[in-house]
Amino acid sequence: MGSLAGACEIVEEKDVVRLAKHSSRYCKPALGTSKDMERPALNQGSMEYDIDQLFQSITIKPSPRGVLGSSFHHRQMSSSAGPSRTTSPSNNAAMKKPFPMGSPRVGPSDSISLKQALRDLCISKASEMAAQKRLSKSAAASPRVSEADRIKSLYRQVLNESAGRSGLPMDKGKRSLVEISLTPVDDIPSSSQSVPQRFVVLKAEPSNSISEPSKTVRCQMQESGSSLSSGSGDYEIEIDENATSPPHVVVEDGLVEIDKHITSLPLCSGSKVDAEELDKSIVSSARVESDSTALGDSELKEKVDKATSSRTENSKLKSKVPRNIPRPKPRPKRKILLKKKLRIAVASATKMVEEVDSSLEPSASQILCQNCHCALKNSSIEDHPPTNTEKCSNSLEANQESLASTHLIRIVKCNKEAKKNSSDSCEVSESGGAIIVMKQDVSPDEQKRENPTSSEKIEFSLSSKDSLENYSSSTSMSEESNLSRFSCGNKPHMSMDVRWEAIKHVKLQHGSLGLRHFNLLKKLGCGDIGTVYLAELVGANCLFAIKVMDIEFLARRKKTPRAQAERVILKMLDHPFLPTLYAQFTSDNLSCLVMEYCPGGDLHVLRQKQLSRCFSEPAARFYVAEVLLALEYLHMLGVIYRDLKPENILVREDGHIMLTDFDLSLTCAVNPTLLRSTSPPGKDPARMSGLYNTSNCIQPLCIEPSCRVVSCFSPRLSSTQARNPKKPRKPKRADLLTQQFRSSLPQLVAEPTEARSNSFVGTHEYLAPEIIKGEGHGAAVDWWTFGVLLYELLYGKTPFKGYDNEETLSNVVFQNLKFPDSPLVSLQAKDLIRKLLVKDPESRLGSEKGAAEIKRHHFFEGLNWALIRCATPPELPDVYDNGATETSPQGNNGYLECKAIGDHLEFELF
Ligand SMILES: Nc1ncnc2c1ncn2[C@@H]1O[C@H](COP(=O)(O)OP(=O)(O)OP(=O)(O)O)[C@@H](O)[C@H]1O
Repeated sequence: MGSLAGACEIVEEKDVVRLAKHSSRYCKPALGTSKDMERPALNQGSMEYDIDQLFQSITIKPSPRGVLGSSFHHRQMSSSAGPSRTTSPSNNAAMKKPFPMGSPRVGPSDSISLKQALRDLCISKASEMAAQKRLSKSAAASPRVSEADRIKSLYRQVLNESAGRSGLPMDKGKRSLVEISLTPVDDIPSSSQSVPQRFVVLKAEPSNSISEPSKTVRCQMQESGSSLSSGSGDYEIEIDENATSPPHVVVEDGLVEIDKHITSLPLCSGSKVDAEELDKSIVSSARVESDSTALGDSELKEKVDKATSSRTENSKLKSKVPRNIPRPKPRPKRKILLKKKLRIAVASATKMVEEVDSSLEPSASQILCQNCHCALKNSSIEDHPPTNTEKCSNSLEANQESLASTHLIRIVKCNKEAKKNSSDSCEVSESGGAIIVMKQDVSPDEQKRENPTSSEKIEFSLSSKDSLENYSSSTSMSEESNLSRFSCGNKPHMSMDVRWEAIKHVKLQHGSLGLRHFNLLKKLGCGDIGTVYLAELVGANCLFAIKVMDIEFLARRKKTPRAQAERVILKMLDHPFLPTLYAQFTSDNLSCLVMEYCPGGDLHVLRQKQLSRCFSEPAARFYVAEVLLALEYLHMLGVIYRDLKPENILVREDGHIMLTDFDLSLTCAVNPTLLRSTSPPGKDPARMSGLYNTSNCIQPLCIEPSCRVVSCFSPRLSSTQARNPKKPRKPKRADLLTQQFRSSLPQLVAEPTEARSNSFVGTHEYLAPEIIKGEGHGAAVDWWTFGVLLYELLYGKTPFKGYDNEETLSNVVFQNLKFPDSPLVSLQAKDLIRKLLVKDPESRLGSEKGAAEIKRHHFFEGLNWALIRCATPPELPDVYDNGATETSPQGNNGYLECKAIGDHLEFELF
């Protein structure tokens, strides 16, 4: 019924049951077919008489909806009211329909049928009225208003009367099923399929029949905007209503939770107000429903009526108190996530308005696609449509933009179908100099599949943003503050990892986690401050790398601060190319860090395995690109790594890298700054000084308004170029324009470009000249080591290596950079190395604008940074062998011998 246009129903299931029970008090005996029998005399003044009169007076009115609507309602009414109300042959079929209450034939004098008919009629009329209102766009002008009011009041009378007669109070507990639909539910604006229909759904349902019914309120509303398609002035809050989704507004024991999935954000100047109003409106809707739990039926109806009338004329209201079926409560976790959505989205909306209003300069901005991690990136808000290119974006790019919260924060939800159908997946429109990101339509089935993931992804992006904001604004990093901010569980990108669950399970089971819960399978290596073991969590098929440090030993050797620094940094990290710290505990004077295990060895070992002991250029490019992203992330967190070398780059099971070993890292302040471009368009020094001046960091399709799956590595060199690498490619006009446009944008720098340290740390061959000279160093040392790394991966040796360490240091400071003749390395690679291995840190690539400068270098042309973690790595590590069968130093059981004396554990550490 509800699915048909104009069809509405009012059903009070409890009332129905109650009336059925007490039907003997109202029902006449079985009815004949004569007119008299059909219309028995009623006592004037009785309720039945009143109703009957009303009934008649209403039904003779022609329906304003025309023949179809009229006949439909007549049919509906007739089928409810019984054969006597129907004389037209066309209604015969309806007459034969069984009455839903189980009574095959119920005459018009029967109070039940009268009520039923009246209900149908009321709803029909009310529905018509609402439809009429919607059509005329003028509630006040509708001639049906008074009629509807009359119907409503009569209906209330009927309810009160029947309640009074039945002797049953109409308390809220009893009223369990009311469904009022004042508008058709399938009234979708024709203007745009993707724009959800505007209506408000209020649902009140008892959580169970015994306890105080909790109310579930769903709202879906959209403030009417005159220009939906343009997006200007529109504000849309959409709440999904598919059955599998949890309620969006939940009023439970006084707690009101609202899920408002804002799919498009207001960008005009009035939008802030709109956002707030809408927010209030939804909250008040929830309150209406919440309050109504304490009200009687009539009051509830009045509230609902009020809510209806207070909506915009395009709003629709549907109040349902479904049959007394307890519904499963929504999962609390999801509620929380959904609430997050609201908070952020509204905040974003507000922020955007404020910022766009005061928009000084357009800036590069980024949108994170929550489902497929597409990073939507636009560079010019005003002149260029927003674009998306970067799928599965690493959080860096997004975070970089998030840090620049003086600009835009945009969150868009795309589904994974973006891969297939990019144009439909994300709708991005533009208005008021900023970007509106609208959601795509996701079918309920897809939502079923996508929701958990998207929830997770939303949580990921938000958490990531929070973390970065915290760190970007803080300039000192005490361990306590870091510990409180970053718990091991707060690693959204790894939150689906089963290892978390396994660790959590052990902690729950045993109260704490210790070395006794692990089988140590193999010693992976020994460092300056500890030994790393491959370990298996007992009872779980999970492998970890556990770094075990002897606390006394560290104290004796004055290495405790290094261990602490590493622990603090590890706790902060949540990045695909950096280790995840699952747990940390102290077990019998041993400090243990439980980390992600990388079975692929390190890049040093991997390089040795290569023919000619060096990597091919594409392979080297892949590895250094991932390293660059990891370094960029670390810098944003205020961590200068300082110990980059192939030995510290581990290879994961999937062939991607993991930068490890942070005991030499320096934590420092980060003051994000927005650098305005000083160079004229097209004269960006980061690129113009190179051989080629085309943009290579972000492809032009970044500014295309759709989610698109692109290869992480588009061919950097054409076949002719590959044959003749010395011949530079002629830049295309589009490339030049993009590059000019980019260079005119202000640039956010969120890296510690000003930090200085005088420590002498690192590995000789990788030490930067400023460290050797003791002049004080900052983040630029990481770009020096990055250059040395690239050199070593390509040439199989480091550039300044001498016969001994002393000569090496001397070479670093004084020797000019030279490239061997073989292997053949591209000019782009050499150019990048040359710019990185500039002795003066101030002039070094990356020293001014951080990783972004390096990412733009032509060496990385065609590389989609956000997709790199989805790219196929140059090679996968050998089939996993956990080494448990190795002999030394394991015992017979394949595990390392750990002597357990009570709680005391003894095993070989160094
Ligand atoms: N998560 C891991 N997965 C696999 N192997 C690891 C992991 N972490 C460390 N290793 C290996 O363990 C060895 C010791 O690592 P660790 O980080 O303690 O010391 P290091 O890097 O050799 O030196 P130092 O700490 O003195 O700088 C390294 O050779 C490394 O390859």
